[in-house]
Amino acid sequence: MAPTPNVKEATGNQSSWNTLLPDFPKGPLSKYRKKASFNWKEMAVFLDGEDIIRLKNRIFSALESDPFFAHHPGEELSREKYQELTFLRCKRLFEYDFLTQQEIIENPLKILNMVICIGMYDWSPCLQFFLHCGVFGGTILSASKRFADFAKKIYNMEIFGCFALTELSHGTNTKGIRTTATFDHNTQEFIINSPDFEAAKFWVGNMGKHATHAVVYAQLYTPDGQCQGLHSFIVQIRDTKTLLPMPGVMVGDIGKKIGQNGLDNGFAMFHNVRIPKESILNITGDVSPEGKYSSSFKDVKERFSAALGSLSTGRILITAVSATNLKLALSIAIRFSATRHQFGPTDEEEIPVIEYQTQQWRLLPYLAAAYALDYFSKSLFENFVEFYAGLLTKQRSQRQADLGREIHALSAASKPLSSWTAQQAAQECREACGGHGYLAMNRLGEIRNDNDPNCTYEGDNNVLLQQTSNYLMKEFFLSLLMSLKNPLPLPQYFPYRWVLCVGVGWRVFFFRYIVALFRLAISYEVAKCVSFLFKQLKDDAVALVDVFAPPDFILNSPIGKASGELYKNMWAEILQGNKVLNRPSWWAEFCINKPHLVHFLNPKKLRNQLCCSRTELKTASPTKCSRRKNHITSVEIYP
Ligand SMILES: CCCCCCC/C=C/C(=O)SCCNC(=O)CCNC(=O)[C@H](O)C(C)(C)COP(=O)(O)OP(=O)(O)OC[C@H]1O[C@@H](n2cnc3c(N)ncnc32)[C@H](O)[C@@H]1OP(=O)(O)O
Ligand SMILES: Cc1cc2nc3c(=O)[nH]c(=O)nc-3n(C[C@H](O)[C@H](O)[C@H](O)COP(=O)(O)OP(=O)(O)OC[C@H]3O[C@@H](n4cnc5c(N)ncnc54)[C@H](O)[C@@H]3O)c2cc1C
Repeated sequence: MAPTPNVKEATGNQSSWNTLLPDFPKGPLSKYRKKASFNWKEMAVFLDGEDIIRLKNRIFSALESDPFFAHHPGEELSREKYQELTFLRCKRLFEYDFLTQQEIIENPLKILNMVICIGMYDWSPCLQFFLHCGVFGGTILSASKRFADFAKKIYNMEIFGCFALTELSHGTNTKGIRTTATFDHNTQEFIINSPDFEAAKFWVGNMGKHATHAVVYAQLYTPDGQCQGLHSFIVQIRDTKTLLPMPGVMVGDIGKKIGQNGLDNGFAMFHNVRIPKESILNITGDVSPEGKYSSSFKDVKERFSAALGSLSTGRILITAVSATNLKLALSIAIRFSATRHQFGPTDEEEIPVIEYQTQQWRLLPYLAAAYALDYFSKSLFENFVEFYAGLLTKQRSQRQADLGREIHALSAASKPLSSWTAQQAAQECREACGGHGYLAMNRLGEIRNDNDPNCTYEGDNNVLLQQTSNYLMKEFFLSLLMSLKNPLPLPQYFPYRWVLCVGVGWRVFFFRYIVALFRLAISYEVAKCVSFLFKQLKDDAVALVDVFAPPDFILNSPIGKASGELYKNMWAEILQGNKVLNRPSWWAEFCINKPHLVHFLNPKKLRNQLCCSRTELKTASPTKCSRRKNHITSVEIYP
């Protein structure tokens, strides 16, 4: 867990804060900013430190001053155009080169903050960049020194990568992956093959249009016909000079998604594609020139676990990515709620909707969750950095193994918690902004749609949670065995529900669950305390959001702007819309070419018919009545 910094040391002085974090414009939000019980700048510096804030400022101002990142209000980009613009923006990110290797080594949290800053602008270029450098590049470079020469090609975009594990018919169940890699010892090559279209690699980010290389997961077969399990290989899928598919590769784009449409998710089928023997990412095992398989992992399960180890990286990042979406949605909804006046003690005096308890109950718990998840995701990332350093230095200690399993268990729970919380919060924030929350320009729909796949990719949330409960069960029984051997108090820290699933044999725990239910009975008192708490917190809400809200350009939501000029900001954006005041181009279809009416609905006649039919219906037989009713529908009401 990240050490808690000393406040004074961590926050410097007032003048340094003001240079780093300029004041917000005066306006309707000033009232709440004055009520805050703390200094938002001091909090921001305490949480992030001056170094990270400088990095954030550098990234935000670079994007804001770059025409490639200009917003086009009211313009509807086609998916093809959005994909092109996303790629050009991704290329610019390489040219900016925001972080040096030295900076990353000194403070690895800078990588996480860079991903977050770019993602706050738009997740499509951010994910495209990270999938190539982080997921594709990270998997290859952590495999073995054999691929060191790939580093230059990855970071200067000589090649562009993707990570292809999922297939059309299998995603969560990685053991069900059916792409094969058969070793041909005569030619010292692996033959990559998709047995049928259901085994096509699918959903792969960057594969749809741009990727030239893929990390492909396949079942490895040695010449003796033995399947050695899931292994990963580097496969070139497109020509780096023409972007045309390589021989034996069929590759394409899977089509429009609910969100993240700047990203090109693709599919690929391999028809006996031959790759050099050295293309295997020999993380878990390798094949000798004679075709003999060897692995440093004796246990098949351990080998499988190591093969999937890189997935924890994505899950830890998605924990932070989802927390970022939570912060974006709250920045908009809290600022809106502090400036939107509806009803009040008198007709003349309306009050901000944040003053209503219901609005507080809907938003403030998520504001608390945003701080909790932000802190947790950063401390989990720091634990992961320690584990990853061990991976790079080929650590084989028990601590390294335990750390890997624990990070898997933690990330398999933190990704579901964070992504589901953000998804629910995005919807709540959309509704908390009323109709204006449903206007696309205010971005809550985009935030909700772009956060949505965080609940699915890198492992479906529901299934991943089973991984965590498996881990807890194993640890529980291990610690139980320990406690039976040397009588220590039973672990008190397991959530009841997980222990319950062990079965009725553990009646003592079941009883304690009943006690927990009695606790519900006292929750009413707690609810009253919470309402009192919210009454305090609502005056800090705007300042708490000021701590993590990005600049207006990045937030890109008129109702979420720092000025709080809700209506002016919206009106200005609406009037910038494309042809917003023009009559429709098809006006003649309305004014001149009237529809040629075959039937005319005469409301008076209809009323008479219906009234009379209603009387008849009361007396008529069922068959006559239905015929009568149908008759009316088809003939009576038209002349
Ligand atoms: C900036 C953000 C970037 C986001 C990028 C988004 C782009 C998206 C990319 C993708 O989606 S890539 C594809 C992702 N796909 C998955 O994540 C697949 C999910 N499925 C799995 O991970 C596994 O199939 C499973 C469900 C975890 C395993 O299921 P199964 O029941 O078959 O095996 P088990 O017996 O449970 O596990 C065996 C053994 O292995 C251990 N283990 C499993 N996964 C990991 C891991 N990632 N790290 C470490 N260890 C792992 C597991 O704990 C078992 O070990 P023991 O408990 O028996 O010791
Ligand atoms: C936007 C996006 C980008 C992606 N990018 C990539 C990428 O770059 N590379 C890549 O390889 N993949 C990628 N994926 C694929 C992603 O990894 C898979 O979608 C994910 O692993 C879930 O697998 P699935 O879609 O096959 O769902 P399934 O596993 O088929 O799950 C479907 C449903 O069945 C349920 N279910 C499945 N198994 C169980 C079980 N044992 N117990 C209870 N319920 C179960 C799940 O909870 C879920 O509700 C991406 C997906 C998306 C949406």
